Amino acid sequence: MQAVTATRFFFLQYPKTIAVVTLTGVGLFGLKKWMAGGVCHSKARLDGKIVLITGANTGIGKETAVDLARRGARVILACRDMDRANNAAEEIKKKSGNDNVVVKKLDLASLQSVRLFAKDVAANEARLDVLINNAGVMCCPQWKTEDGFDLQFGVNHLGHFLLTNCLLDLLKQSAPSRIVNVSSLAHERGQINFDDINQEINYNPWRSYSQSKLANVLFTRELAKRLQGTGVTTYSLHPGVIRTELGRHFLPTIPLWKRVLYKPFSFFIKNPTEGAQTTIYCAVEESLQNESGFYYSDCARKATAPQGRDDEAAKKLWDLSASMVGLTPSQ
Ligand SMILES: NC(=O)c1ccc[n+]([C@@H]2O[C@H](COP(=O)([O-])OP(=O)(O)OC[C@H]3O[C@@H](n4cnc5c(N)ncnc54)[C@H](O)[C@@H]3O)[C@@H](O)[C@H]2O)c1
Repeated sequence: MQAVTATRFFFLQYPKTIAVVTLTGVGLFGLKKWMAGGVCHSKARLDGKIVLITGANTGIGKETAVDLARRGARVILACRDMDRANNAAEEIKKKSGNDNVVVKKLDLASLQSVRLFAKDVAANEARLDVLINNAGVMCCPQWKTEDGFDLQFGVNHLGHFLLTNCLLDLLKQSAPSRIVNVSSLAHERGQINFDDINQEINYNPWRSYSQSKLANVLFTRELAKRLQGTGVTTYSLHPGVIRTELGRHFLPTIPLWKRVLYKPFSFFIKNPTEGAQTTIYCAVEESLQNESGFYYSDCARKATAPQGRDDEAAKKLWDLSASMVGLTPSQ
């Protein structure tokens, strides 16, 4: 009784304060919801289908795996760190109620590892319905892959380029099937530096990341052309800005005062479940079945930056990538 009286007194005494606090709260949550972007509403089931996700032990990849496992798919987690991947597989099984989740070793920074992995999948899996090229590294120091390529270009683009090419026969046999390449809005700042593809001169971690993400967009476009009539369709996407481990190389370089200053804004950053929505949309949405080669964000088709629509660059990148990974350019 006393509490009711006190509340009534408070409301009568400070009506403006209460109105301002309520409106601010509603506004902030509305803004957060809007920033969270689209949601994949498709109810498509994937029983009997096989999905392969690279870098699925953390972040967007793990949340994508949970969703696709819930839809009934056999989910292959293609990961570098087997301990973390096995733990992730247990978590995905528990959350999805689907035990058909398996882990296979893949290091995209090694062409040999990619070839061995693809050989294993092609030999032991009956089909492949969705390939999700999700793994990525952002803004690392000037590191190289096992084969001497710029690490960001090597992992984010070349490793996935080789993996996809090695799995194309299986994807074609399983058609209609899909290839989903997780790119980024960062592609808008990207240029393919054909004269210095490995960023040997004046290395800049952001330039290298943006180049690799533009490569994802151009690869998707060129692949769609080459796969016309096969029933295999391709998609690239920006997942949003999401709280994951992707910033592990970049965040420590930001001064502490800036990190403290930006902290309140992290409220508006997507969580990994929200960040996985556009990937899931590209993987399962029925209405996309006849679209191929396009770019998506917030569960809707979006225009890429002009350099993402450069067909000549896409073809040139394909030929260069093929020669770097040891495929013939026409392959
Ligand atoms: N987080 C964001 O805000 C954001 C924004 C735009 C695009 N993306 C893209 O989303 C994708 C997923 O990133 P995330 O945010 O979930 O980050 P994350 O760091 O949580 O996940 C990346 C995954 O890639 C794996 N990986 C890295 N190098 C690998 C290698 N050599 N071989 C095999 N796997 C390797 C990691 O182990 C990890 O599982 C990336 O392609 C990233 O570029 C993320």
